[in-house]
Amino acid sequence: MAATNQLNVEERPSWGSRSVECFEKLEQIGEGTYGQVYMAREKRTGEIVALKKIRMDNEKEGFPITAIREIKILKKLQHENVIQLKEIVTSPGRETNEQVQPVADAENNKYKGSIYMVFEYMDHDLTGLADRPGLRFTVPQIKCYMKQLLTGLHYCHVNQVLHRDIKGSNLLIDNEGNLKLADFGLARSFSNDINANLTNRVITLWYRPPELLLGATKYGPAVDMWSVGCIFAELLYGKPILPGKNEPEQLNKIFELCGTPDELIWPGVSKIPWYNKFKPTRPMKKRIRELFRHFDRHALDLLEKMLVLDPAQRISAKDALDSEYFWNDPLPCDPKSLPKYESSHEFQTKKKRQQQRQNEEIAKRQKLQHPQQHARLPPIQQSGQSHQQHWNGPGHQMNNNSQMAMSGAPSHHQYGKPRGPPAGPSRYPPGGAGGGGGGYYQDRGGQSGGYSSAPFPSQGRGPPPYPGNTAPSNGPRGAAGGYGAPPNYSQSGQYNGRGQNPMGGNRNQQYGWQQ
Ligand SMILES: Nc1ncnc2c1ncn2[C@@H]1O[C@H](COP(=O)(O)OP(=O)(O)OP(=O)(O)O)[C@@H](O)[C@H]1O
Repeated sequence: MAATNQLNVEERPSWGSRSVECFEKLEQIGEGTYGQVYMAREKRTGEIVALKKIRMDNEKEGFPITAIREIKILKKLQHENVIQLKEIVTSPGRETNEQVQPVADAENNKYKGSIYMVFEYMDHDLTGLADRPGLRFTVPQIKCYMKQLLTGLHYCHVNQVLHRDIKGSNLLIDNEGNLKLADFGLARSFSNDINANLTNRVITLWYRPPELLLGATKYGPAVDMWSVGCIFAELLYGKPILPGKNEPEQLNKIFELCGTPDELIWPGVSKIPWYNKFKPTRPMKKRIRELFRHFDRHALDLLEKMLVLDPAQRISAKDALDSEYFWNDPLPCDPKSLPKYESSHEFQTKKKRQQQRQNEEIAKRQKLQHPQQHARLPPIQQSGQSHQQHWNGPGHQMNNNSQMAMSGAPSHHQYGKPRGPPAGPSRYPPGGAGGGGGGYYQDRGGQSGGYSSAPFPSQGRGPPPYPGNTAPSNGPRGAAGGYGAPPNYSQSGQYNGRGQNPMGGNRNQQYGWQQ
């Protein structure tokens, strides 16, 4: 490891030379498996940044390899849809304004200070934003986020980087409507070395593709595209579509939605290491169209191409950007036209929910202890509660009532939270980008996505990827080797698009980057 105040990151001499004391920590905004994230102010310039502390307490081998990999990859990637790593700063020792875990044995880890990555600050992550009571994404808004997600991911893939942890809390959004890919802690470069093996213990369970669940160790950009498909469906549907509790259940949920694989639809599947172990006992047919029949036709077409079992046939980010979905009315809105919200990160919304649950528990206990007193009080209406039913992943088919409940979800007004200014440019039909309200409507004119207060009952977003919420949802970080590009992925440089884009200019201008 480099000396304390000289992290060995070339090119920018200032990197690693400044102290964290140059920043004033304002509040904690994230608690990841690998460290805390703070909102902070640069004392000299007043600039607001995010400080991600690199956890050293479990490290016996010095500076964590995962952090080195994350820094290396982030330094290589410069794109408007990829989070910008600005600097690395250090702290000489134990800090007083935070709870610091005991540092590792001095024998094993001589460096007792902390190291922080300094990022541009983003107001929200997608999970935190979507969890806001009463918030409902419009179709132009969903298209706008999806387009940015795919543009950032296409850039990563062209630069031979697999993200390997695409999920809502790793998609950061600022109040200018910009979406950026973040958390490259599991990312890695891939090469064309088809003999190299990669770990399959990556990607948060709900967003993990079938090939990894079946034990594949040779894979490529298609793994990220599966996760994008899950996010896309989640945006339209209003909650995670494949919330498995463990690997076998996750695979089963996938098969119930996408059908069971065989050599016919997925050539080579029977050779994947754990295929025989997890082989479905009965054949199931693909039900994406049936279960999501109320999605827009082009949305459904695109979703089906993302949630393809065989990674070799799964759509690439580039082709997804070319799909009819992004080129038909309603068009993706301009990010700048999106509403501005008070900052919301998953960590904060979780904390608020926890607090709310604790308060409810206390109130319940008090009620039990003093039944007389409470019996005299008028009944309390619980705000923000929903009794609507929703499709609970494959196997729990949405019934007519729940469809009604979705499209007739209570409007945001019931929750007393203003939605901010209209969300799209004026060229969209009335009731659309301007905030049509309601769930996802059955006709194509329906302008709202699935996120509303309704699909998120007050108890939260369902069970964590692993029971008990203690196990990390990712596998161990780090694996050796490279990757041979799969047949569905073109590495032919930047996305060239197909001529004029609907927002004016050609697509090169719109996506604005060079390889
Ligand atoms: N640049 C940023 N601006 C604002 N918030 C951020 C930023 N980076 C991270 N966060 C917040 O901190 C959270 C955790 O960050 P990150 O995912 O990078 O950490 P992690 O330790 O790798 O987490 P995980 O265990 O989820 O993989 C994010 O979900 C986000 O809410």
